[in-house]
Amino acid sequence: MHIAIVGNIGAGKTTLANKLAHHFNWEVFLEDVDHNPYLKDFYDDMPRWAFHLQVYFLNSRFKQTQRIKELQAAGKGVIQDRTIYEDAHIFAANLHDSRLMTERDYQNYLSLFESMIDLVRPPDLLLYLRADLPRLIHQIQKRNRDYENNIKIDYLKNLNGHYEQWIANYKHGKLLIVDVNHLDYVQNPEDLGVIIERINSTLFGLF
Ligand SMILES: Nc1ncnc2c1ncn2[C@@H]1O[C@H](COP(=O)(O)OP(=O)(O)O)[C@@H](O)[C@H]1O
Ligand SMILES: Nc1ncnc2c1ncn2[C@H]1C[C@H](O)[C@@H](COP(=O)(O)O)O1
Repeated sequence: MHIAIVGNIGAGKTTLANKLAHHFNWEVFLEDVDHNPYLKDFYDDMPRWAFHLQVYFLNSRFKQTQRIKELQAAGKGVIQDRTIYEDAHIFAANLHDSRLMTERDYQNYLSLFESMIDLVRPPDLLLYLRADLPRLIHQIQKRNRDYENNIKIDYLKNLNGHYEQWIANYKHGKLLIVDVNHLDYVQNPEDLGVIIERINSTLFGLF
């Protein structure tokens, strides 16, 4: 079984991924942002580093998908924090639409993505954490990574727009949308319970 948690920056993916991995006793795959060699430079100068960062994320996410396949073959359950689909359909697309990535770089990136994507197995369940801008901003501030302190509201807004469009057209498998605006699964175990119930119901038909 493979559940992928998707959503905008600060929506609560990592927090939920850890909690679900603990609950189901499955492996968790997180994003390794601390060792990303481009992320800080990217936030300082997006046009300069957009392509480099996207290639880096694409490669690291692809390697992750191959490790997930191996674990699944060994009968293990997996919770994944963010997917390769978001790199292309959300982040790279947004950089291109916002003219922060050139047409030439975007087409080059897309061609690489398309060569890889046939080798990627979609998750059994895609769990989208929908959060509005005030909630995202509050949670990004709460996490307090220095390079994210200057993220523009418009950047988050455009990403949310891409998420909504992508989710509306998602056809790779089961989809669960969780509105996290009024859920606090950090403090309230009942809120986590609500999400687990919805996962069980969507995946296994249990109530
Ligand atoms: N549902 C929630 N309720 C309250 N705080 C949350 C919730 N989800 C995440 N947080 C807090 O918001 C911050 C960002 O969450 P994180 O899981 O790192 O988001 P993401 O991985 O989506 O970027 C963290 O400090 C986390 O404790
Ligand atoms: N593909 C990506 N392009 C640009 N930025 C990205 C991409 N994937 C992740 N990020 C950024 C967004 C955040 O600053 C960090 C970690 O993501 P998070 O949503 O907090 O887990 O990396």
